[in-house]
Amino acid sequence: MTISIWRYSHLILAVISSLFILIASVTGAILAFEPISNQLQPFAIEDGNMVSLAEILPTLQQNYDEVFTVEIDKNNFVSTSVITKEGNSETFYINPFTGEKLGEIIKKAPIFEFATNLHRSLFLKTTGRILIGVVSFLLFIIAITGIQLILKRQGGLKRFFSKVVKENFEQYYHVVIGRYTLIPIIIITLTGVFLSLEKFNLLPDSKISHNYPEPTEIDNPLEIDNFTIFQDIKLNDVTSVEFPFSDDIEDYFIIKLKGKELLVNQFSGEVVSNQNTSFVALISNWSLILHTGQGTVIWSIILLIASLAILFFMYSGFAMTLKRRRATSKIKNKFTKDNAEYIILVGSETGHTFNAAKLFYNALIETSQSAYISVLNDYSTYNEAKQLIIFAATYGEGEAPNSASNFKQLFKKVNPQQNIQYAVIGFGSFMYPDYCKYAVEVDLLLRNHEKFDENLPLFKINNQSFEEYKLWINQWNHQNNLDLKIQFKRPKINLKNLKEFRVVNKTKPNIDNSFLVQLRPLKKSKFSSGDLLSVFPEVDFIERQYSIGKIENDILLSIKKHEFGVCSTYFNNLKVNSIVKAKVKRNFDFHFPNTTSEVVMIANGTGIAPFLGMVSDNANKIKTHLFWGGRTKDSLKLYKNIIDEALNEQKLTNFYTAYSQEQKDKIYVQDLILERQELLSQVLDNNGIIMICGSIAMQNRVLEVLNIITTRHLNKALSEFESNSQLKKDCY
Ligand SMILES: Cc1cc2nc3c(=O)[nH]c(=O)nc-3n(C[C@H](O)[C@H](O)[C@H](O)COP(=O)(O)O)c2cc1C
Repeated sequence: MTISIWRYSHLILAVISSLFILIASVTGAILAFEPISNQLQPFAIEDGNMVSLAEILPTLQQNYDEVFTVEIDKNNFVSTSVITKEGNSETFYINPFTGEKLGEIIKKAPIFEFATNLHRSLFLKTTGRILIGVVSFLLFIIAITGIQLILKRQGGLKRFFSKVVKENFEQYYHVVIGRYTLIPIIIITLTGVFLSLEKFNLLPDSKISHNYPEPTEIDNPLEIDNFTIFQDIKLNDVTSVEFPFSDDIEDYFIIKLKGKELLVNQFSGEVVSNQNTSFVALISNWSLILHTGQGTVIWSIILLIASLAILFFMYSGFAMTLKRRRATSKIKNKFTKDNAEYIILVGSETGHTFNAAKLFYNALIETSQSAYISVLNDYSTYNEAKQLIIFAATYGEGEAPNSASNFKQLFKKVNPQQNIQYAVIGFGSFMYPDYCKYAVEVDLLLRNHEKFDENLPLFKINNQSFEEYKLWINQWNHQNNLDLKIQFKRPKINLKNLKEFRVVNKTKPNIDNSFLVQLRPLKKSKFSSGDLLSVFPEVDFIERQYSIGKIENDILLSIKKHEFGVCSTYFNNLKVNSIVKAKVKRNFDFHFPNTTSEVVMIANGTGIAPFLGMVSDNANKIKTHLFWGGRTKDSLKLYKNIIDEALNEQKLTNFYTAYSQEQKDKIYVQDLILERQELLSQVLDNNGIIMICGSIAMQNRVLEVLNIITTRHLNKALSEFESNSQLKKDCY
């Protein structure tokens, strides 16, 4: 079944039952406190459940005029119904050792009374009970479809608990919290359904019927403390004891145990009937415990968390749907499909790809081009089209996203009237084994069609990377002699939150135009190598981020100066003692793994900066190999001192370099890795970590090579190591 069917069933059921689920989970959360507050009452006596019936029953008979029942509840509180010596009929908690009264039976607090009625029947009696039963069942189905969605999203059961790609707050926590709470929610809903069925007598009868033997007169009656059966039974196993109604031989002690019921002759102590509790009654008892949390504080807390989680799912689920709707809502096209030159078709499931395509559409319109945007499912003929640009995400296990589900069939049917140039841009994630598979398939369809000519080769974008998208826009501009400017909303920043740093050192740009800047925080500031320094240049206040290398307590940045680069020019113009305002963003996913056996670091160009900090700080001397790609030997001079020092102090084990311009055949960092494939596979096999920092293009090449290595040597796709958090990336 495709992912959208699961998503729609999940959503529709949630919408239908939302109000009732809201009531049930709010009252459920309140009711979870009842067993907790009961457990806090002082009526459980230590080791009281080890008292035998032969001890407690005679004690009670001595203390009171008449005893009717003894009950042991789920909290292990022992209560009795008696007529006191003063002639009053009373029920109260007792000390099982002495039979003394401990206190009155706990009365349900009005808040719990109210919440119980609302929870069980919405104050609508039978109708309400039926509604709640049905909603409980719907919530059960929602939880099952939710599990199915997580399985699809994560790529199977094995990866159920592996890292979740964070698209936004609501999506991330919907999945993360869902993974831990769906099992308790399934238990709550199933037991809820069971209790409803029981209430409406829809289950097989679970009452026990005893075979009463013919009574025979007993010549020498025994005292009850001498009954062997009473000596053997401890309160721990007992639910209740009913005393004989009268002195008649036909009236027996009725002893309800966990799992069976006994009739005991009141004069001889003989067990005259012994019947097991029915399976339905057992399930019913467990359902009550699991649904209400009676008698266990830990389970009550789990129920409370699950009820609160349901409330969060309602909020985050609807927020996600709204965001998705907003992103995929169709644009009001300025041109029709038949009078536009640029046709943009989108395959998107959750809207990110649509957003990227809209920016491209807006940029075309800005530059007075005639453009038309729609979804791949609307594919048709286009009278004036010169170019078709397809933005395609991949879903499920390498499948088409929702808005492209019919594209392949349509593509077979529609006959384009003229030759059209095409470019496909795939949106996907390295977390999935079938990276951008749907875009690859679409690209192949177009390539094999005589009416379509390639304008740009297929371009893949990992995790909606904005930097990669900008790279593609540049390529597209170059190829088509246009200068589209993608307009991003200016982020709202509070400049007051920025911290001040003093420039303590700055090198001149080297032959590659790269330079180092060393910054010292004016006030105490917490950061580690691999964190990011966010800078907001005054020209546009758009955030730029640099990977931090921490050397002693300073920040080391390696920056490449670009001719028109706003931020790199700003940094290059800084003098020693200038003040820089910026913000440190913690990037815990890219910190040096201090507890691992071996680390491989891969970088090109200025991506080496965080690794310089990490190797200088490698106090435990964890085996560390650094692969670095630069243009020439001269490029290395900038970093050489730090590298040599780390090698001398054995904080860096090996340093491998690849220079692209030193020899006739270009050598890149991915070539070095392929040469050392045994080392790489052995590090991964021994649970070591690979870290990559540098350009996206380098990252993509390196990941391809790593995938070849893991498949060849370890028989596993690279994605398995990525979901195992053995691959850390910070590329731009
Ligand atoms: C359930 C699920 C399954 C996915 N499957 C794949 C996949 O097989 N291959 C891939 O490259 N990306 C996969 N992705 C990643 C998406 O393609 C990627 O996040 C994309 O940017 C989402 O674009 P959209 O918001 O327009 O749908 C998957 C994402 C999710 C949530």
